[in-house]
Amino acid sequence: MPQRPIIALDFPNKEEIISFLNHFPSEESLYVKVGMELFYQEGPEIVTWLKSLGHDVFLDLKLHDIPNTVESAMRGLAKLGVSMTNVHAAGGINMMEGALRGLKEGSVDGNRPLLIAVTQLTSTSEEAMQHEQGLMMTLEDSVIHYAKMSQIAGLDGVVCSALEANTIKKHTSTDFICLTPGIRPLGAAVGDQQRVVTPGGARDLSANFIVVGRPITRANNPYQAYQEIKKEWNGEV
Ligand SMILES: O=C(O)c1cc(=O)[nH]c(=O)n1[C@@H]1O[C@H](COP(=O)(O)O)[C@@H](O)[C@H]1O
Repeated sequence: MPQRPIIALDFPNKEEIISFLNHFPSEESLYVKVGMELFYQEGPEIVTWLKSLGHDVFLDLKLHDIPNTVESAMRGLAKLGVSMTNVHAAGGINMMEGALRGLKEGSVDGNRPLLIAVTQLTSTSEEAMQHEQGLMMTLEDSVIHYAKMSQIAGLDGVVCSALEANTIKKHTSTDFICLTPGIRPLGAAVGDQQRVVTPGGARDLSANFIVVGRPITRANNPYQAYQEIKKEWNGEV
């Protein structure tokens, strides 16, 4: 079964999602990401609706708050039946453990979503991390540190750049999930991303999932862009 790139549905409303999805054959089941832009405008119903169309959903709300608040929020979000969701590892081990507890308690059929933690955002460079977060270490060391914390908290994996996936697996375990945004086919506009990798590069670097937004959503032919990225990700070109 070929692996599906996760499409970041970074649109402001349902109407724009409908016209975007019209580019795809209706019978094709996609793995989509609902992030802050869409969720804050359309609410939880957008997730239920996407699932009713046969799509899998990664709910990317990057929770980061005190443990009790995150646990309670996750208990509610678990009811949406998404495949995967996330928190910021910077929230700490207690917060991540709370998130996991909330998800387990809230899941309707005992089938909880995968839970992963953002290490350093792919839009962060080492220089910005050092100056703005005051962390006097390499970006890779910070990412490894957050990955180990996430593993201690019992999470399924992390969000990172594919550049760090191999090292993370060495320091955690080979089955620890590395979900990697910041994916750019050769020649694509990089935009605000810093640590970018091609779909084929992510595969070679042992990423488990790739998340792709603008290279698909802003393409003249989104379905063609999706298929090309999917082929490269699956090593078919
Ligand atoms: O958690 C995420 O999904 C995420 C983490 C991260 O470190 N970097 C990152 O880009 N993302 C998300 O991945 C998507 C990337 O979109 P594009 O840059 O348009 O491909 C966006 O929806 C981001 O919110």
